[in-house]
Amino acid sequence: MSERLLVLVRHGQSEWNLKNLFTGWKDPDLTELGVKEATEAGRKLKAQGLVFDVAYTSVLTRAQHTLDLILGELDQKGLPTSKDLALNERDYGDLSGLNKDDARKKWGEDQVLIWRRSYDVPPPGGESLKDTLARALPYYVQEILPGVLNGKRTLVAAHGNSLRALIMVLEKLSPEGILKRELATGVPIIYRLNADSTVASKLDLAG
Ligand SMILES: O=C(O)[C@H](O)COP(=O)(O)O
Repeated sequence: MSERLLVLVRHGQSEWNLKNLFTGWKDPDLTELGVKEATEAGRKLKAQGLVFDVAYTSVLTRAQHTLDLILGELDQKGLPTSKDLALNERDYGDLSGLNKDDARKKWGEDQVLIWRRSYDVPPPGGESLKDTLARALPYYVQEILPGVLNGKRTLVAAHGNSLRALIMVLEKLSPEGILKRELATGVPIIYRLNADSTVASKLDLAG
C-alpha cells in the first residue's frame, strides 16, 4: 500500500521576518538564520527516512530557496517541482512593507490581529485567509492531492498563510480554530492521508 505522504513546510526566516515587516507578495530572500532553519528542516526529514517523488512551492524566492536547501540535504536536488502563485503568501495589500509594531501603534493591537489572523477580514487592499484559501485550495485539490492519493510522496514548501489555509482544510479547523494556529519558520509537518483524503496521522517536527 502506498503511504500517501504529504509534508508541509513554511519557509525559513526571511529578511523581512527579521525586520518585522508585513511581507505578503513582496520577495525578500532568507536570512542566515532562515538558511539554517531550512537546512535543519532537510536534516530532520532525512532523519525520518523520508524520500520524495514530487515537490511544490510558490513563485516567491524565500519558499523556493527553502525547498532547494531541503532537497540538498535529502540528496534530491532535481526533484520534479511545480511553482505556482496559488501557494504564495497571503497578499498583505497596503500593509506590505510596513512594520508590524508601527501598524499596531497606528491601528491598534486588536485590528492588526484581526487582519493577521481572522478568517475573513482582509487587510486593506489585500487578501483575507478566506481569499487565500479560495486560490490555494483548488490548486491543492486539482494538482497536489491526486498525486498524494496515488502514492507520490509530496513535499510542499510555502508560506505561513497559504499553509494555514491548507491546514484548516486538512485538520478540519473552524474559523475560530485557525485564528490561534501559528506556523513556525522551517518546521516540517508530516501528514499521512487516508484514501478519502482525510488525515490518518500528523507529526510536527518542531524542536
Ligand atoms: O507575509 C508576512 O508578513 C509573514 O510572512 C506572515 O505574516 P503574518 O505572521 O502576519 O501572518
